[in-house]
Amino acid sequence: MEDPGQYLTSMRQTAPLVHNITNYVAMNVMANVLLASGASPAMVHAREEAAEFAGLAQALSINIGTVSPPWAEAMEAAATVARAKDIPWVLDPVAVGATAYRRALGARLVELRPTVIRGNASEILALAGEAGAGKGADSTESVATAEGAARALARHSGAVVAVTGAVDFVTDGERAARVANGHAMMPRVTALGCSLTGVVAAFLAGQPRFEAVLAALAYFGLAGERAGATANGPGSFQVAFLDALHAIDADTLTAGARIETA
Ligand SMILES: Nc1ncnc2c1ncn2[C@@H]1O[C@H](COP(=O)(O)OP(=O)(O)O)[C@@H](O)[C@H]1O
Ligand SMILES: Cc1ncsc1CCOP(=O)(O)O
Ligand SMILES: [Mg+2]
Repeated sequence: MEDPGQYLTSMRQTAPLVHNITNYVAMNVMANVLLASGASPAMVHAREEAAEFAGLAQALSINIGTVSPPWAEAMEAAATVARAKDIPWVLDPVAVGATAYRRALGARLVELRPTVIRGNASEILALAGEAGAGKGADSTESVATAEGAARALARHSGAVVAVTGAVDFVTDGERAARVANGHAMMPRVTALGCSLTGVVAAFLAGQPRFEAVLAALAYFGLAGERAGATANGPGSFQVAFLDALHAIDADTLTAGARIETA
């Protein structure tokens, strides 16, 4: 892919308002990640206002990590507005294979046609209707195992599907690519997957989605590499990761992105 840095520049110029209906664990981490990246996050989940708020945002992310029925109502209403108004929205199906409640909600949200679905391998397998219970919010499968499921889910849903892990896989059902940026410390810190979903949403505002997803994944993974080079463990990694998201510019991203056609 040519010049992924331009997608970072464009995201920062827009500084999009990203509406997040996310989980209790991720709220603070994700808001800080979005601010460090150059976007404007808002965490708004009440069913009384989520749909109206979605209509004000440049992008929406929906994450089922700590979902309960009133939140699910808010998610479905917000996604419906986003779809009607052509506002890009990203689904993060946290632990979707774990329970019947999550599987049913995940299926309903897929029918609301997310622009992008971003999950780990177990989640993408489960959402595609294949095995993939996972281990709570963590994956028990490799990304490679979920590539076929990702392609099938992309074709069924119309979404670009991103499976993340040691090497990320992205497909729109026809095209596919891998992003090799990242660091082994990333799955040792909670809510980085959720935060990545928010960053993907930010990159989607006004940009072509397949390329925007690849640029967002490379940017996030590169920040992980830079943080991992100095961190002593998961605690200092979190701080260094926010600093790296802030420090990386377009040229650094274009030079450091490891994106290959699959
Ligand atoms: N083993 C790994 N090595 C390098 N990067 C990783 C590894 N595991 C996950 N990542 C990166 O961590 C980020 C979050 O992905 P992931 O851990 O799959 O999400 P989740 O937290 O939702 O399970 C992505 O940028 C991904 O590329
Ligand atoms: C631990 C946990 N439990 C419910 S949501 C959540 C956060 C999951 O975050 P991520 O998928 O980004 O690691
Ligand atoms: Mg996750």
